[in-house]
Amino acid sequence: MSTTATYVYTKQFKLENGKKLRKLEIAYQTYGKLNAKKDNVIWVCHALTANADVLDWWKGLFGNNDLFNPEEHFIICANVLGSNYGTTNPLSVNPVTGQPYYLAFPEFTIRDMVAAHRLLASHLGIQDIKVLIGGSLGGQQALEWAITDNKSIENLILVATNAVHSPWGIAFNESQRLAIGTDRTFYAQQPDGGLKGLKAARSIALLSYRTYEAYSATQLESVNDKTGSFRAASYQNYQGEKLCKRFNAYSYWYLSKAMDSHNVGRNRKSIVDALSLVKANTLVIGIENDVLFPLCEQDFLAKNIPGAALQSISSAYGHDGFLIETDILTNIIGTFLKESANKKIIKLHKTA
Ligand SMILES: CC(=O)SCCNC(=O)CCNC(=O)[C@H](O)C(C)(C)COP(=O)(O)OP(=O)(O)OC[C@H]1O[C@@H](n2cnc3c(N)ncnc32)[C@H](O)[C@@H]1OP(=O)(O)O
Ligand SMILES: N[C@@H](CCO)C(=O)O
Repeated sequence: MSTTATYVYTKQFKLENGKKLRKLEIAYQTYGKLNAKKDNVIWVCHALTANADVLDWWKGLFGNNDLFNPEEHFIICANVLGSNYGTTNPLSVNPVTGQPYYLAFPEFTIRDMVAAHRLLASHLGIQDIKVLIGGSLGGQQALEWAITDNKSIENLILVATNAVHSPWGIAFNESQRLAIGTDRTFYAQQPDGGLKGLKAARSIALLSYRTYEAYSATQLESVNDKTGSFRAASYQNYQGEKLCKRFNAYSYWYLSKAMDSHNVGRNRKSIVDALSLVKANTLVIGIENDVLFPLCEQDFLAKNIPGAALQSISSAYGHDGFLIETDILTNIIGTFLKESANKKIIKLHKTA
């Protein structure tokens, strides 16, 4: 059973920076049913350009015959604040002006995304989450959630993510925003504004999501006499255009800024102290040749989240491996959850 719905929060939604959205809509999908004990919730936080349909973009890990299946679990995934798959975003109509926000949309943070999703969880009557999982920007949300609300999450799975967005990651995002900003149509504030810039931004981003090896494996020329029209060039164009068909430059701009804002230590004692607040059984997964979220970042998470386990995987795809290497993820996460369930049984026996 799958449900697609939108939750409308009619009160003002106050952002971390003090600005307010008069109305907030959150598009979400659920799969399966909440069981009688209410202990089968799997909540997925999605990455930069995905959406609430996790059975579509994370198939192999989520699906009828996969580790996270609707037969056994109640799976929930909500579209993040600012994204254009149904949740309030820069192309939404500002109730104050009656016009789309575009660049008048307020900046927001990962914490704001989490606050929105916690409102949805409360609306759905979800008190306990068996597994909270996310990769990349999704992992940043999952981590913030587990720090902010550290009593209701049993297992936390953080994939290819970090505690604070790095100078390197911010530099990539800024380069992408520079590309968008060179497209003058971005400032015309129309639904297709900035699409040429967005195409260039996606092309830049791909260089951080993939690897030298991946390009050599998939884009190598089969002939030696070429001086132009290279496959790799065509691939960059294709990928840029592909994103433009399903996204908009304004959402991309704001979401990348939210990613830059990620810092679990902000207005808290310190990053290390914030990580020490996590109470969930935590599994951190890193990808060995991820150039955007390198292994040292997951190592740091695992060292500072109490009791966290660390696993690294190898993927020719680099960072995007978190979306592609679903067999390996199934194996690692499946084993972790079995161990976690066994520990819970032992603990219950001890306290009985
Ligand atoms: C409503 C929706 O659209 S749902 C989409 C939701 N969004 C997401 O899931 C975001 C997360 N997903 C992703 O980032 C990506 O989809 C990934 C990482 C999982 C996989 O990336 P992909 O782009 O699908 O794979 P890959 O890099 O191998 O590229 C394959 C595509 O490039 C094309 N391609 C490959 N080489 C070339 C080339 N030299 N020139 C032109 N095109 C090329 C292929 O034909 C293929 O096209 P297709 O996507 O139309 O089938
Ligand atoms: N490929 C991912 C971004 C990397 O986290 C996406 O488009 O959402």
